[in-house]
Amino acid sequence: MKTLIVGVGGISNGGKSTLSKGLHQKIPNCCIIAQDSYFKDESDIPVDNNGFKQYDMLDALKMDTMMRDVASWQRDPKSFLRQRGLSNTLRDGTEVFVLIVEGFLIFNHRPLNVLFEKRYFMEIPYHVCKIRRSSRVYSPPDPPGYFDGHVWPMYLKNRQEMEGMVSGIVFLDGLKSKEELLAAVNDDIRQEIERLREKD
Ligand SMILES: Nc1ncnc2c1ncn2[C@@H]1O[C@H](COP(=O)(O)OP(=O)(O)OP(=O)(O)O)[C@@H](O)[C@H]1O
Ligand SMILES: NC(=O)c1ccc[n+]([C@@H]2O[C@H](CO)[C@@H](O)[C@H]2O)c1
Repeated sequence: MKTLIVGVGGISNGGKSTLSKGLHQKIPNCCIIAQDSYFKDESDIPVDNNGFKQYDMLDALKMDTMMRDVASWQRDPKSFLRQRGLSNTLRDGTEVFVLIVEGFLIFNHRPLNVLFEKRYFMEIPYHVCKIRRSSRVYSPPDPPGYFDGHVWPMYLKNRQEMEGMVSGIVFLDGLKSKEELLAAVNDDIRQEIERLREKD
């Protein structure tokens, strides 16, 4: 059985979930693991001097649990899909099983980063990010000043750390239309799937 693990990383509100869901619809034998599902409980998130909860760092995430889920997919992708109610996406034949790992800090966690055969990183400028984020409601909701006081400075810090440790990232312009982004990444992944299929 052949497998392919793709990372869709990037800035908050860059369009990672939108792109990942679009890919999931187009690619057979595919499923998504989203990093946002692994945040620790609010009571376990430290607070800084300004009262801001420190959500935008790896320590806020249950990365061991996330890694266990990825390992479970690696052991048996077919039953992983079945367990998630995705049997309808299974296709017979010499298929390649594809895992999309989506999240804002997926490349900063070394044990996860080494698993990716393809890495995409969605970028949008500061102002666009601030506007898109202001229309979202997280749980807990962003308090006033959170974007400038926590989210953006942590993005810059995490991104710098990532660039120092990871190579081979394909940067995507999140200002492009959803359709254009999906078409480009889908083509790229299809080529990778074909390459894997032809390999024996
Ligand atoms: N290419 C695009 N052009 C314009 N708006 C977009 C595009 N992609 C996504 N959006 C919009 O931006 C917002 C954030 O998108 P999405 O939830 O996919 O981002 P995300 O990177 O997964 O965010 P987060 O990690 O913060 O949850 C949504 O309102 C979505 O509709
Ligand atoms: N999902 C959550 O529990 C949660 C809670 C508070 C804030 N966030 C934000 O999610 C973004 C990543 O997608 C980060 O920028 C967090 O601030 C998530």
